[in-house]
Amino acid sequence: MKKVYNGNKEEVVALKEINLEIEKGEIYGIIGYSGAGKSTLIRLINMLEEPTEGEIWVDGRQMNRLSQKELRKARQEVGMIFQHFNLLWSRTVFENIAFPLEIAGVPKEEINQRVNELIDLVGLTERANAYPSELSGGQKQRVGIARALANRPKVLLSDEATSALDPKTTDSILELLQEINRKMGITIILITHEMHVIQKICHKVAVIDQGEIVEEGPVLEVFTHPKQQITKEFVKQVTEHMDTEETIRQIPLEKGSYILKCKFVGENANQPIISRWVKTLDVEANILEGNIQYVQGSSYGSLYIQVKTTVDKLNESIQFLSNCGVEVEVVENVVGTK
Ligand SMILES: Nc1ncnc2c1ncn2[C@@H]1O[C@H](COP(=O)(O)OP(=O)(O)OP(=O)(O)O)[C@@H](O)[C@H]1O
Repeated sequence: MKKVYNGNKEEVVALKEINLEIEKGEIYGIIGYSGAGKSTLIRLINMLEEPTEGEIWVDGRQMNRLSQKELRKARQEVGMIFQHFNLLWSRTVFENIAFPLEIAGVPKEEINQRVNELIDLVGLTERANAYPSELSGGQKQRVGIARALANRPKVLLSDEATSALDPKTTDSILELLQEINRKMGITIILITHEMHVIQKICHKVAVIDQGEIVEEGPVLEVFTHPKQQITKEFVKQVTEHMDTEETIRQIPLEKGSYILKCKFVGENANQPIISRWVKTLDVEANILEGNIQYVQGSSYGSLYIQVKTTVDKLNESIQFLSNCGVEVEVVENVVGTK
């Protein structure tokens, strides 16, 4: 599909040729920088924006072919949460969550029961009668989530829902979304500019740049083998401090010393490969920096190791480590050898 806005002076092509398929039950993340087209894309899914060309299908229904009445019904199956929560300030927590049910004409008794269930689900049992102004950011987003789930949607859209929250609160909201996905099987589509969000809960990720999806795949695959430059930049947000490699390149090395960058994925991140290598080839290794990350139940990490050895043994080492499934790279040293 395609989306062109008719701005004041000229047309803005917000989305060029987007072709995206999201499986039922997935948590699907779309990441991109500001202006890439993320909000436009997510707003097209529930028809808050209309596509200029193409089709949008949700649960077997072509959304951009529905009458107004059909669309109102279809929208109940697509809940949405927002960066700034969009709560009604004059209504309590309970009344905010009840609002979409009132609009849908649900009987009062049923509303009471459903709202209380949702309040418990999002952990706000004690705050049912509070007003939004009396809540923290995280609590406000919990209200937003409960309200989005009121009509038992099949899909939940999240528009930068954690971007206004501090890191700890972000994590608790992400954990809640994950729990909702697991318990209720709801498909979650989220947009973000933070790789941490993708890493923590998404099964799949698409990278959007200037109105195009430039890379897509299972999160572990994209994290361990990013192809596009922009994807590499996003992955770096979480895998290493931007300046780690730069700093390591500056370390003055003695003659016969090398720095190896070793990348581990999955099983081999949990194996004592380095100690086996050191024992087997009798090399002296000095670990400079290392990190390990967990993505979708799998681990991966990188280690920077300094070794002092001969060229032959260096090659044997690279062979040994590669045979163990470790990707090895000799880090170029900018300072040179002493
Ligand atoms: N209503 C509109 N009218 C005209 N142009 C628009 C409109 N909404 C968005 N755009 C333009 O479309 C492009 C994509 O915007 P969009 O808001 O989808 O990006 P985004 O990735 O969500 O960015 P951000 O994170 O900053 O919100 C931008 O160039 C933006 O200026």
